[in-house]
Amino acid sequence: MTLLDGKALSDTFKQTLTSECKTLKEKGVVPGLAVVLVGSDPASATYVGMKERSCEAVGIRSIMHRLPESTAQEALLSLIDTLNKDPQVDGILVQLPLPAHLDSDAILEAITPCKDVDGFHAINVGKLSQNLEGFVPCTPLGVMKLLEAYAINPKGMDVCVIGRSNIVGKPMMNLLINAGATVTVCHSQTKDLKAHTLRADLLVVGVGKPALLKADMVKEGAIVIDVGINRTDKGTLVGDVDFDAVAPKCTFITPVPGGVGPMTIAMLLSNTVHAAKNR
Ligand SMILES: NC(=O)C1=CN([C@@H]2O[C@H](COP(=O)(O)OP(=O)(O)OC[C@H]3O[C@@H](n4cnc5c(N)ncnc54)[C@H](OP(=O)(O)O)[C@@H]3O)[C@@H](O)[C@H]2O)C=CC1
Ligand SMILES: Nc1nc(=O)c2c([nH]1)NC[C@@H]1CN(c3ccc(C(=O)N[C@@H](CCC(=O)O)C(=O)O)cc3)C=[N+]21
Repeated sequence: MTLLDGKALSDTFKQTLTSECKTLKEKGVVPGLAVVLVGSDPASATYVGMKERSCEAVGIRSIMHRLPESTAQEALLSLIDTLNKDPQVDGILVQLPLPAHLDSDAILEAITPCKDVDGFHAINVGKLSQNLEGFVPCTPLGVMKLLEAYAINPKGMDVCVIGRSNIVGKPMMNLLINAGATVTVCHSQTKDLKAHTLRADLLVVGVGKPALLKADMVKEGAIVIDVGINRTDKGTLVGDVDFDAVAPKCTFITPVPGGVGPMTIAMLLSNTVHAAKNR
């Protein structure tokens, strides 16, 4: 069993991005990422803080917008309009989830596709589904880079993705289909999850339920990617995979923390630098 070390790989990506930012700076370009946080959800505040620090470390200017929980739809749309027009801003990230009174879909569609470094705009979603170039959501993109770094080619593999969200499961499905895998996508309405997981050469789990994937659901020799992030009562982080029981059956598996999470941030930085190069 080999651990897929997302922390180490993300550091490698950050090193490359640091030198790319240096080159851009010589040309007078400092990549800028605007991060919009509405409300005071503690998990979101932590992630946003991590994104801010990572930007700084590689030479991206992070422009934070912390808005109160009570922010109105129109006020947020107007901020996005300003950021869309700001030449110093290459990427715009609106931290999810937004408070329930806001219409997330309308807000994400208001971001100009060329600054949509999360890859959530319908234009970028459509491009990914057609295997055309565009911004790809950071988490699934990070998974692809992690596989690539360990010479794991999904072509021809039977893959099972658990979760069908716009941020994880669906873009993951598209990337894997584009890479030549045969993909089954499972979700809360799936009748017999185990029947699907047991056939998979590669499993990607993004649900948000600790120990959802158990050892008897995994084929011997499978590759397991755990996207889940769950905080336990003790304050530790666990994924969606019953790691200690599943890992011995795997050829490769990601840890949580230190797997997919750090890759997500590295891909956000990478998408932002890419956007700056396209200025
Ligand atoms: N590592 C990282 O960088 C990131 C990690 N995450 C983590 O990934 C997890 C998923 O996030 P996200 O996609 O945003 O979450 P969502 O809640 O949007 O989606 C969860 C998905 O899991 C499915 N699901 C729920 N229960 C079951 C079940 N018992 N069996 C099978 N499928 C089930 C849901 O099905 P249905 O559609 O039918 O409701 C849904 O498709 C979370 O733990 C989140 O914290 C998220 C983003 C980045
Ligand atoms: N617009 C938007 N884009 C996102 O990409 C987005 C979002 N909203 N909302 C929330 C989710 C979640 N997410 C994570 C990013 C990094 C880690 C990460 O770095 N995790 C570390 C541990 C961090 C810790 O210790 O808390 C790890 O797994 O090793 C996790 C989760 C991005 N998301």
